[in-house]
Formats: sequence, C-alpha cells, structure tokens
Amino acid sequence: MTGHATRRRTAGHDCRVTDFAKGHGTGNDFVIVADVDGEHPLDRAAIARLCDRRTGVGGDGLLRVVHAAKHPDGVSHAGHADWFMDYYNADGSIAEMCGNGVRVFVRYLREHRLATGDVIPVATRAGIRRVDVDGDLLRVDMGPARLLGESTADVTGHRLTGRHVSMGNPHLVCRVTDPAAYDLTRPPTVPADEFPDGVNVELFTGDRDHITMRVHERGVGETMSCGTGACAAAVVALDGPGTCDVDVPGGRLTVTATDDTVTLTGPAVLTFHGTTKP
Ligand SMILES: N[C@@H](CCC[C@H](N)C(=O)O)C(=O)O
Repeated sequence: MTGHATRRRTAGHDCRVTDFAKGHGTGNDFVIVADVDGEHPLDRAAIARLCDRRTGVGGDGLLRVVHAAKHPDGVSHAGHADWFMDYYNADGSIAEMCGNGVRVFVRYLREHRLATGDVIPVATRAGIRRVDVDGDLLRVDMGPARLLGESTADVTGHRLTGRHVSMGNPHLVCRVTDPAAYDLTRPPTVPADEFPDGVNVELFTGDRDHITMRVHERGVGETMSCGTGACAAAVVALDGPGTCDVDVPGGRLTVTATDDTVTLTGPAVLTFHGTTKP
C-alpha cells in the first residue's frame, strides 16, 4: 500500500477515503498521505480531523507526499528534488519546515520505492533539504541557523528570556535550570509583534556537547521531540561550531553546527498503514 488520497464510490456516494501511513522520529509522530500528483489537497479541518488523537488517526502533524513539480510551493525546486514535503501541524496550520518530519518522509519514500539511493533531496517550504540515509539513522542538512536576537516568553507565570532562532521556521530558545519544572500544556505567551506567525518554544539545560530539551510546538502543543527545535537549541548551546547531543522526551538527536550549516541526525520509523472510513 502506498498511502494515497483517493476518491472511491461507497454505498452510492462519491466519498473521500484516505489511505495513510504513520511514522515517527524520536516520538514526534506524523500521519503520511501520498497524493503524488497533488490532486487532493486537504483543508485545515480535514488535517485536524486526521491528526486528532481521540477521533482520528492521531499525530503531531501531517506529511503530504507530492511530486515537487505538482505542488505550487515545490515547482521551483523540481529540477533539484523529485518530492515536495507538504507539511502541516496537527491543527491544520502550515509550517515551513519539520526536521523530524523530513526524516520520516524519506523513510516513507524509500520503503514505498518512490526514491532509491542513500542521498535524497527533499523540497520543503524552507528550501531543499538533503537527507543521507545511514541504516537506522538519517542525517539532514538543515541549512544555516539564523540568530535573530533576544525575546521573552511567559510560560505559565514564569517570564523567560530566550534567543529567537530561525531554522526556516521560528523558535524561541530559553536556557533554564530544569526544563521539567515548567508546565507546557498551554501555549507560552510571546510578544505578538515579534512573532506574528507564532513560535515554537524550547526550554533546555546542559552544556556545549549535551543538552536536555522540552518543546511546545506552534500548532501542536508539547511534543516528544522537535528536530528544528533541537537544532535551534543546540546552536544556542554550542555558540559556534561543534556537535551537541540533544535529549528530548522521545529519545536522542545529534546536531552538528559548522560555519555554513547545521546537520541533524536521528532515527525515523514507519509504524502503521491504514485506511480511513468514509
Ligand atoms: N516537529 C517539527 C516542527 C514542526 C513545525 C512546527 N510546529 C512549526 O510550526 O514551526 C520538527 O521536527 O522540526
């Protein structure tokens, strides 16, 4: 099964039935839907329904697999990448990039024979991301981090100062004594004029080569892991070139920063295939 968004005739009605897969990277989990020719866009409500953990399949986000040439945001990359990762948060909002998602996306492409070889470029809204497959681990060239100054977040009554970091998507990285001491069930409050599109908030502790991190993701809530967030937090912890292990509730990611780029390494697995009911 390749996981298509399809239309089937059921009981005399023309109903949308979606074949899907599920996968995760360090516990950051995704519903994966293949719509290779980009013929069945999903609206915000449909994505939120699929990602609902009680009444849907459940996931932190949704990865739609579309030929780069067939997606308006992918077509400019079509000469350099065959596939576009059409990523959505669990609430149906669009995000530019997803570091765990892109590894799961490549695992899906390979297991469904949509791509071969160990080096696979993927078009995303943040640009092309090259993914190297090395057995259980996948290494992603995430591009450079952009350090955009300081800002603040109110995390359930605690005012924290952090660094605004862009990994293609926005992050506010706050160093704290104990990330476990905070309630991340509600979205942190941040200055709306600095983050007009919202922000992912990371709380971390540790030193240059090893940090522990929790994250509240924009459009999702607290998640077990965030790949772009791990990169943003590691870049702040490293404060220059180096390698940093990032422990998140769902496992370990490794981030290497050079003067030119940031590399994210971690696992990605597929866990289910299924079909929604009409
Ligand atoms: N989990 C992701 C980030 C997903 C997007 C994020 N919620 C946003 O809105 O920017 C990752 O692994 O990077």
